[in-house]
Amino acid sequence: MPQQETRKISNLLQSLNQSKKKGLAWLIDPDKFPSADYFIENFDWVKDSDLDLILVGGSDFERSDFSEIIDSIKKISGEIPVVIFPGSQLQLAENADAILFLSLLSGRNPDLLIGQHVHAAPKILKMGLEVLPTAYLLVNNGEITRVHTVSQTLPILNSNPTLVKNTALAGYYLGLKYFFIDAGSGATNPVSSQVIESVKDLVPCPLIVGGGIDNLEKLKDAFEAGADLVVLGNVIEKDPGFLSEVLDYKAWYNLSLNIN
Ligand SMILES: CC(C)=CCC/C(C)=C/CC/C(C)=C/CC/C(C)=C/COP(=O)(O)OP(=O)(O)O
Ligand SMILES: O=P(O)(O)OC[C@@H](O)CO
Ligand SMILES: [Mg+2]
Repeated sequence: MPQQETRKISNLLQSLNQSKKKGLAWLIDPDKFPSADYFIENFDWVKDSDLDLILVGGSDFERSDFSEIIDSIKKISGEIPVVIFPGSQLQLAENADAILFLSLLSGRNPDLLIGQHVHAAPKILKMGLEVLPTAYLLVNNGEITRVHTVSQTLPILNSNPTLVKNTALAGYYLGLKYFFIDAGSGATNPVSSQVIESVKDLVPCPLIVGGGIDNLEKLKDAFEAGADLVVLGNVIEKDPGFLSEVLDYKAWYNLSLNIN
C-alpha cells in the first residue's frame, strides 16, 4: 500500500492557501544547471532565506544525473523543500522531498494526461516520495513556448477564462488537490489576472502560478489576483541577484497583509 505519511509539502501549500500569505518558488531547470560550484558560490545564502520551495524540472531533460543535480541543490537549500516538477517520468529521484504529479488538463495529449503517470507511479511508490496530485493548465495569449512544443498541445487563451474555469473545475471533480496555471517558461505575457481570479474564486485549493513573471509588477499582479505560490525561473537564470530582491518584496507584501 502507498504510504502517504509525509505531508510536509502538502501542509506547506495548504497553509499558504489558508493564511492568505504569499509564497515563492524558484524553478531550477536541470538543462541549464551550471555546476555545483556555481550554485554554492552564488546561492549559499538561500538556505537562510524565506524561500518557500525549490522546483526542479524541465521540458527537455534527458540526462541521467537528475538525482546528482538534486544533491547539489540540497547543499544550498537547507530546510527549504526541493520538489520535482517533472517534464516526464524520467525526471524522478528519491532524494527529492516531493513530486508535483501533474496531469496536463489544458491539452488532449493522453500521454501527459495519464500515460507518463502509469510508468512513474510504481517508481514513485518505491522511492517513497510525497505525491502532490496537480492539475496543470497552460494558459497564455497564444504563444507557443517550449512546453507547448514538447507536449504537442496548445495553450488555453487568456481571453477564454470560462474554458480555464471549466477545466479547473473538472480537475477538482477528478480529485486533484493543487492547481498550477503556467504561461510557459519565458512567456511574453503571463497568465492574466482575470484567469487567476476566476480559478481562485471557484476552486478551494492551493493555486500555483508561473511563466513569464520577470519583474515585481507582474509578481504583484499574480499575488493580488489570488496566486498562493508564484514560480520564477528564467528571470533568476538571467539575474541571480533578483532572487533576494523578490524575497524582500514577498516579506514586505506579507507584512502589509497583517497591517491592512
Ligand atoms: C507525472 C509525471 C512523472 C510526468 C508527467 C509530466 C507532465 C504531465 C508534464 C506536462 C508537460 C511538460 C513537458 C511539462 C514541463 C514543465 C516544466 C518542468 C517546465 C520547465 O520549464 P522549461 O519549459 O524546461 O523551461 P525552459 O524553456 O526555460 O527550458
Ligand atoms: O521561467 P519562467 O518564465 O519564470 O517560468 C517558470 C515556470 O512556470 C515555467 O514552467
Ligand atoms: Mg528546459
